[in-house]
Amino acid sequence: MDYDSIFKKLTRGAKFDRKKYREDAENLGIIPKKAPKLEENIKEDDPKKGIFVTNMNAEDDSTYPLLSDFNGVNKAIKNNLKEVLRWENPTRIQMAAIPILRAGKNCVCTAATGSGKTGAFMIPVIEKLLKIGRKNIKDTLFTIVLSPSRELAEQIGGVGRALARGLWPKISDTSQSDRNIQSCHILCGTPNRIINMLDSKELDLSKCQMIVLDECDKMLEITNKLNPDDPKSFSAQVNILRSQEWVLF
Ligand SMILES: Nc1ncnc2c1ncn2[C@@H]1O[C@H](COP(=O)(O)OP(=O)(O)OP(=O)(O)O)[C@@H](O)[C@H]1O
Repeated sequence: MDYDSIFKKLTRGAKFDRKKYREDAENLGIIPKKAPKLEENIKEDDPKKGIFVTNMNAEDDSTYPLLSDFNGVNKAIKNNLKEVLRWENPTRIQMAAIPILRAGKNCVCTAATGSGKTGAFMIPVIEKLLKIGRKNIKDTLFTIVLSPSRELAEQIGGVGRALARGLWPKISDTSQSDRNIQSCHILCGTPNRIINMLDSKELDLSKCQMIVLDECDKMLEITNKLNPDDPKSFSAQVNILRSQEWVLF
């Protein structure tokens, strides 16, 4: 699958209705029609039954068991979950999305506001960094998280820093100093700010392994800032991310 064209489709002004997200995503060709679903694993009476998580890798029809608790999470992160954030158990979206992200699959996930989506992608991304190791990662930017507003980017950065407290991975957002931004491993920001930083060569995405689009339905409303036909656009510049991991929330 050509992920650059997925991104172009996403940014071409198609609007998603959250309720029929899967249907829209299938009709747009963003996810394959026979992509495995996980919704069936969610009990009918579960208040979060509106969640939808799918692995976009059509050739892979393995099912990923739900994460039942935080016991299998990296010990240091687990400690921060308990001591810093005071999260005792994963939410449904975390249960469903973490195993798929751990397996390095591209995925599309939706869940209600306040259902814990930030942790659903931040926990496995930090785990991945710890697994690869500081020596191999050095100071390269590993993941970018795009969100529709600056406030949201700061909030996501804050959750990331809480999860990684006392650990080496550096999580920054575009409200932080240039020095912090340029040496971080996970950067959260709005598309506009990231495009400006790419234009002024303040940011290098050449080693970036993963792109997370948070609130991607809202991101579609800012398509004018993401014109894929403009050679300076973000979409044009992320061509280098073509074969990397994509996670849409
Ligand atoms: N596993 C968990 N246990 C307890 N609280 C959690 C857990 N995961 C997230 N939370 C808390 O739930 C709240 C909502 O989380 P978060 O902002 O990630 O949700 P969201 O789905 O991204 O919401 P939004 O759509 O508004 O961005 C936060 O206060 C967060 O600290």
